[in-house]
Parts: sequence; structure tokens; C-alpha cells
Amino acid sequence: MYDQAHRLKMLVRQKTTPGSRVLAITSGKGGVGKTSLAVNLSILLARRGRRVILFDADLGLANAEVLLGVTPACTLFDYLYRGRRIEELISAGPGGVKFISGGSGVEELARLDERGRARLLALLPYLQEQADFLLVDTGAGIAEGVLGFVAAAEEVLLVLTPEPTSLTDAYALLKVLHRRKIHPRTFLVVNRAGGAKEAEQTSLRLRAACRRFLGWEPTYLGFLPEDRGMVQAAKEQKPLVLHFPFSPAARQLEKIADELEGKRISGKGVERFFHRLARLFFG
Ligand SMILES: Nc1ncnc2c1ncn2[C@@H]1O[C@H](COP(=O)(O)OP(=O)(O)OP(=O)(O)O)[C@@H](O)[C@H]1O
Repeated sequence: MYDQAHRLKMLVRQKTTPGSRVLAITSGKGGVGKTSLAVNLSILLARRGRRVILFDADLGLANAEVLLGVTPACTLFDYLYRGRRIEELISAGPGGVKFISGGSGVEELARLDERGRARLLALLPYLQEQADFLLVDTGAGIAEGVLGFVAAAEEVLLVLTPEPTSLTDAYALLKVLHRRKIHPRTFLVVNRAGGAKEAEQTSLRLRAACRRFLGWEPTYLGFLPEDRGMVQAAKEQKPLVLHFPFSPAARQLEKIADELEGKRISGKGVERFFHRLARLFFG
């Protein structure tokens, strides 16, 4: 165990790409638009010249690859245990985005054997070299698999909708993180809002509850309006920002990408993400 941790430290010291950021995109409740945000944001960041890798760590359905319209040659599981190469693990998506399908490999992270750990660690230098942004599309809710990724990421985009159940579940997720003393930099994105006002009110409600009961609050980042283009684009397996770049939701996505780019952080995201994943998943 010590050897693994030591090797990891050495690896991360060898090379650190300045500016690498890891964002976990998560939600309290399922179906609120997490994957739609992850896919479209990836493309917008890539368009701005950022090297983006989108990692689908959602154990449920592999929605990100459907929305991106890519067919990965293999999943994280195949890479970890079936000897597939890094080049096979990383698929090329639209707009220059690179894509990693977690598949059942995500579940395996909690019980990796020596070989699996070594394979996971071997990914780190590649990601450090190749990614300015690693976007992790997590599952929804407070299952351990989800919390692990949220806890490991330096920044979190928490997606919610104005629906009361979504708000309650988002609060439940933040409460669990707070109890575990996990405080990543957390940004709120309100999806499927009737407009800016409704989105701000939704965010205010959640932030007020956090301030009052947790003594801490996330930052409001932006919103996406309810947009039929989103459903249409999904049906055609084309990301909204490529298919309907001037639609209302695509315009707001541009603003969210601007906001995110404006928020500079330490730039050790990938390195820290791996350190924390290693600690959380294998001690
Ligand atoms: N702003 C929007 N306007 C209209 N429809 C939307 C919007 N955002 C997402 N949708 C639709 O909502 C559905 C769920 O979106 P998505 O798959 O992104 O959610 P999710 O949170 O990733 O779901 P899961 O929890 O299953 O992973 C999709 O059909 C998507 O097209």
C-alpha cells in the first residue's frame, strides 16, 4: 500500500501540467441534466482551445457516449483488467473532446487488486499531459461511488432543477459532504429553469439552507432554460452546442463556460484528484 502511494507521489512530481482542473459534475437527483451539461460544456471548453477529457463515471446507463455520438473501443474495466491500451481507452469525440467510458470499471475502483492499481496509476501521467480539464460525469445521489468522485475532485458542478425534489436532494448531497468534512469548491447550475429569475431563486433557496444549517454555501454559476432543442439534439445524438449553437440553452452554456474559465484555481486538479482517489479507494 505504501509503495503504491509513494509511486503515485513520485509520478505526480515528475510532471505537472499547469492549469489542469478536475470538475465532478453531479446531482442529488437523477435525470436533472447532469450529462447534458457535462457533454456540452466539454465541447465548449475544447472549442476554446482547452484540452478536455470527459470521463463517464456514471454507473447507470452510458448516456454521455450516446449524447456525444461516440462508440468507445473499450471501457475503464477493459483497460484495467483486459490489457487494453490507453490509446484504446481514450476515444475521440466531436469538437476535439476526448472521452473515457468508465463502464463497470468504476465499480471496480473500490476493490482494485495490485495490477488494477498499477494500471490506474499509469493513467495519471497521460491525463496530466493531455488534459487541461478532466470533467467527471458522476452518478446521481449519495451512493459511495458518487461521493468518492465528488470528494476527490477539486471543483464540483452541482446540477439541480427548480423542482422541490431536486432541491431537497441537492441539499441532502451537500449535507452528507459537509458531515464528512468534504468541501470542494462547489458551483450550482440550475437546469430547466423558466428563466434567470427562477434559476436565481432556486439557487438562493438552496444557498440559504446551506448557510443556515451547514454554515457554508455553494456558489451560483449559471442556469440553462428549458429548451426543446436539448431533447431534439439528444434524439439525433448530437450535442446541443453543435446542433443548435444559437438556442437559448446553448447561449447560457457559453456563459457558464466563460464563468468557469474566469475562475482560476490552483491548477493541480488532476494530481490532487488522483491522490484523493487513491486515498479514498485504496487507503
Ligand atoms: N435544459 C433542458 N431543456 C429540456 N430538456 C432537457 C434540458 N436538460 C436536459 N434535458 C433532457 O432531460 C433528460 C435528462 O437529461 P440528462 O440525461 O442530461 O440527465 P442526467 O442528470 O445526466 O440523468 P441521469 O441521472 O440518468 O444520468 C434528457 O432527455 C435531456 O435531453
